[in-house]
Amino acid sequence: MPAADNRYANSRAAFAHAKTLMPGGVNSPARAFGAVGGEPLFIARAEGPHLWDLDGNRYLDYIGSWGPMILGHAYPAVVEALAAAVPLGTSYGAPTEGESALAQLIIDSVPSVERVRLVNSGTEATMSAIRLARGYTGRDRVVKFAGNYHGHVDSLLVAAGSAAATLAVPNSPGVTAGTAADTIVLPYNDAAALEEAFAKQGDEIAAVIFEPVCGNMGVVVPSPAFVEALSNLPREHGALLVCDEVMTGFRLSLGGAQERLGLEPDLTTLGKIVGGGLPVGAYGGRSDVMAKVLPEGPVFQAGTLSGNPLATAAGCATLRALRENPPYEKLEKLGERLEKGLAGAAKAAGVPSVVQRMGSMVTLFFHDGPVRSWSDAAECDTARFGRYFWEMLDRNIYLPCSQYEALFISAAHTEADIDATIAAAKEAIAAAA
Ligand SMILES: Cc1ncc(COP(=O)(O)O)c(C=O)c1O
Ligand SMILES: NCC(=O)CCC(=O)O
Repeated sequence: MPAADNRYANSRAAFAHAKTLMPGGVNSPARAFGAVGGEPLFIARAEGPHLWDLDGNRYLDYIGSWGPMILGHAYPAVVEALAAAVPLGTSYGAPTEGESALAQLIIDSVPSVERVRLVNSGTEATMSAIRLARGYTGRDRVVKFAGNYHGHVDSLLVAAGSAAATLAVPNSPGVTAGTAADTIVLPYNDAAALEEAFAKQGDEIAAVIFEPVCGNMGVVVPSPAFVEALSNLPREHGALLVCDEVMTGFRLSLGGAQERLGLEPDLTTLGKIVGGGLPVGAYGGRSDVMAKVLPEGPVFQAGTLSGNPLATAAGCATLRALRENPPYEKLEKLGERLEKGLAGAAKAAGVPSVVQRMGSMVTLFFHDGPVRSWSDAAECDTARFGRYFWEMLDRNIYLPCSQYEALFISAAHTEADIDATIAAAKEAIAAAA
């Protein structure tokens, strides 16, 4: 629970006001701190790896707006690109060269993406990709994996990870039984289960959608056998492989997780980093599949603000910076340092735990042994995580407010920041034990 002093007083007052105006006082449940038993901080500003709350406390930020801020906050080239774009008007509802520039940067970076459509969020990207896969194949069913989160698309809000799992609504009211019936839920990392599903219903399956490295039940890395099954089975049965890289795209490498794992999906969904902190999502892939999207093909998908000029300016500035000066080696080193430090801190405290990581995505699970799927993740000591979270916050380290999320390191973090985080974790894990 939060410290009893006045440290968070202004955030508390702002939250009390916000609750009278918005459900739960927030515009997304993930940020409400409900999973760690407390109230959220209200943020006043951010720069580099730091956030400042309404009470003037400064934090080392490991949420990074839930993924987008890989370059750190208020990155100068992004701020400059936005400042240059604003006076030209904020939206036209007509094509711009900025959209082509962002599409080109995505296509040049992600080898499996031949053509792309820009939307406004990760949710829109996955929703549209699923509709396209159904339209392309003429089939209805979609395979997803328990604990994977693909945004709040009705048909994918079944056994969902992230806030849906944490806040105990993996299957939300409002998703009709009919919609859910077309979703086949399988355990992550279970190649045999995927094989069995295709053996039974292979000719009804339009698509398999998956997180190539899962972040939404905490970081869970796919086994080689699972990657192989994903590569082969959908193709053998005429289904499309939809790689949801909303979180991993441009984070694990320029080509995303698919580049690191050697996957060649038919469709890829992107979000978060591609908007540089503004609302952008994207879906793209094989040219013949993308040709089915309206107005070239018959599958409907639209958006008043899609390809918005401010969003494409921030997205282009971010992707250009990543391509010109790739931070991935640095992020790998910082990630490894944090992984070792957190594991050492938990071991010293004698707490059952495991640290799982790929690149700059890291999770300390309070779980005895590896976490490979949702059934492992569900065994975590989430009460201990809540205590650890507040102990870290009181030490000015801002972690994702749930056991079932990845923390993100940015290129603005330094070795000294990582070491300070490890020092805080040593105390926090002991205090939370
Ligand atoms: C893998 C994945 N897919 C889709 C989404 C949905 O994206 P958005 O929140 O932008 O709608 C998220 C995150 O929220 C995500 O992590
Ligand atoms: N990993 C889960 C998210 O990124 C969701 C963020 C949100 O909906 O606020």
